[in-house]
Amino acid sequence: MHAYLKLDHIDKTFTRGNATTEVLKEINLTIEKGEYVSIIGHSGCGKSTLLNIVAGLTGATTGGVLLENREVNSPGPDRAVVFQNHSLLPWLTVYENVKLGVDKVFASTKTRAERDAWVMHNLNLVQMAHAREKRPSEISGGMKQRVGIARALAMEPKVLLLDEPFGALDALTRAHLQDSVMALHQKLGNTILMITHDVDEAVLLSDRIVMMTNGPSARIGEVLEVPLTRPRKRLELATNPAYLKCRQRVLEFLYERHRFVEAA
Ligand SMILES: Nc1ncnc2c1ncn2[C@@H]1O[C@H](COP(=O)(O)OP(=O)(O)OP(=O)(O)O)[C@@H](O)[C@H]1O
Repeated sequence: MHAYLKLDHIDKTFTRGNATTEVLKEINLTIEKGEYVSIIGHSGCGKSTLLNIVAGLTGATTGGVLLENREVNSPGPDRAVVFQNHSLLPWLTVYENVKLGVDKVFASTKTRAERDAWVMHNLNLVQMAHAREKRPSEISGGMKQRVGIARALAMEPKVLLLDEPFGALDALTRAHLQDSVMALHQKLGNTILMITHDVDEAVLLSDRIVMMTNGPSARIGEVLEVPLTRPRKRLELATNPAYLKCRQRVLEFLYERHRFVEAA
């Protein structure tokens, strides 16, 4: 397989005083260009830590991350992150929030007019152009996440990192936003690494689901291919045997691991 993004023998240990906790152990994962990969696992197993290592926000204790064969050591616009709780600047408008990233990345390659058009193009992609003059406090949670996604996409990242991007939303808004992200992935062909707790979300959106064992020393327990063609329609999938089989497999994995920990 062509390794676009490679997580190579990653271990992560946190030390506080005399106490050391090994959070991640021997994480190996290869992601192809254009793939949508989800990471699922119980709370506290180290999913966010792993995403932060890929983002360059935290260093691995051993091993590392390669993007197009180059080692990742710090945050960069080639790996844009969308967090669960939007991280828009409250004093800037929707337009200005997206513009900030665009100005940084394209300062020398796009003219002012091109940058303006690019901001609007990305706001249009997430259907938020109408709210360009609004501030974050004036729009809903789902809208804020849309703007966060526009801001990330506008940087033209090689990899889009989604840390439970729909986690704080109500079920309907969540479904709408999942559909939007699926449509964007279809249209733009982004490489996406997403953390989720939600089994249905993982199956609906992903090409592969990475299932993590419980921490400490969490590992990749299993990787499941989702053999569903795209575009995917949530209503049709509800009765699709391949969908139900994947869902069952992930539930079994999480349930068995969960029981294992309780018994230990
Ligand atoms: N900076 C840190 N210092 C010490 N321990 C940390 C630090 N960051 C995370 N941890 C520990 O690492 C473990 C994994 O945390 P992490 O947030 O990555 O898990 P998670 O799977 O994303 O959890 P959740 O699903 O609840 O968000 C936890 O036990 C946490 O307490």
